[in-house]
Amino acid sequence: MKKLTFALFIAFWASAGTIAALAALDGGESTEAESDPAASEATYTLAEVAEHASLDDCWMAIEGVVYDFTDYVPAHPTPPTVLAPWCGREATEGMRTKGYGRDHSEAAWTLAERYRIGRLAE
Ligand code: HEM
Repeated sequence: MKKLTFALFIAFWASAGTIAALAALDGGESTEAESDPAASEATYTLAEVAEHASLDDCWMAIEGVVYDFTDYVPAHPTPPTVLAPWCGREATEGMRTKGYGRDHSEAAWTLAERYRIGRLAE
């Protein structure tokens, strides 16, 4: 009887230990992802951004964030030639001035977030 009690004792703690270890592993992963989403975001150099410098493949770096605006280009409310010079470049000036000294609206900045693909490498 003592042997059985001892075996049950070991079995209980072995499974409790396994469950605790699995919970710790699980929790570890999700808190990392939730507390620091930037850690998993891609980074690109300006040289990489520069490889996408045409209207049918148009990336821009704006205030440290990299965007792929290829799908947005045809929807922009100007002829595409207005965007063309900024594809493949650091385009903060274009976004902040529209080429004539006026910042884009809040709505435009919010829209841009949809096209975010990563951050500019430091
Ligand atoms: C970086 C180069 C860009 C330049 C030079 C530029 C320039 C312009 C110009 C000239 C206008 C029309 C005139 C006006 O509304 O004041 C305009 C309007 C607009 N653009 Fe751009 N644009 C650029 C990038 C973008 C991007 C990346 C987005 C969004 C993804 C965007 C969204 C809009 C929107 C929504 C409008 C309507 C007016 C507003 O909300 O401010 N533009 N842009």
